[in-house]
Amino acid sequence: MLSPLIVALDFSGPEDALVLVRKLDATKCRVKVGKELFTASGPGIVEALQKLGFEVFLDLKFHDIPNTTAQACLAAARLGVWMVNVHASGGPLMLEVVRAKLEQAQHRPLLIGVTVLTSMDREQLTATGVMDSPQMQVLRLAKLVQQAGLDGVVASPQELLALRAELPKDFKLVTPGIRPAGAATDDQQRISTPADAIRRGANYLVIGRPITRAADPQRAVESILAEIGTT
Ligand SMILES: O=C(O)c1cc(=O)[nH]c(=O)n1[C@@H]1O[C@H](COP(=O)(O)O)[C@@H](O)[C@H]1O
Repeated sequence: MLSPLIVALDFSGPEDALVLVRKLDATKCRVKVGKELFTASGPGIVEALQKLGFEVFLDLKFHDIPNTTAQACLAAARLGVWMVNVHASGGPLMLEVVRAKLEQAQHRPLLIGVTVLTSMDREQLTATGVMDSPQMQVLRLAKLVQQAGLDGVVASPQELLALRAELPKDFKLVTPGIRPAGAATDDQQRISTPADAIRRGANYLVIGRPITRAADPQRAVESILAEIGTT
């Protein structure tokens, strides 16, 4: 599948998520199951989506001591998900232990590190004790992720150019905070249009509300794919 689109299924339960995905073409996008939907629905939602032909990014952003995080990722691998993620700020040891644990999995999902959330601006980051700019912190965390042997990072569109310049070509860049021109920004701070994110080197675009709240979600997918030159 060539589509870089991952539709974020941020719903309060499985019914609404399944109503939405039945409007989508599984050959044109993947789907992301995050904390709200997974907590409300359990692993059954992953299986239901897979049965409908969708590859699933299980976005639970694990962040715990190394063993607990690694076992959680292994449990995700057993669900057959395509991608799973952990917070890079869990530290180098956690990242290495998780990567090594997933090597034992029969089916190994792509393993991605979350850097600085796209809802964080400089002020929010400073309040957590990180005095560097979001971009410097993203780069620092991305290097830790790469050195630990993970497949890529989640980062905002605004850090893509710097990441592409400093990390190997095959390192995957997964980018939320995407808003087609004129769309509401909602709670996102560091955003760009789909075309800009691809131009700056993103491999995958995570897009939620601009698709899930569209009157015609499949049409929204098609129009984003047309904008980035993938049909
Ligand atoms: O890991 C993510 O997917 C993620 C990381 C991040 O830094 N920012 C971010 O918005 N996300 C997710 O990307 C999706 C964005 O949704 P929309 O803002 O509705 O497009 C949500 O499901 C977020 O949980």
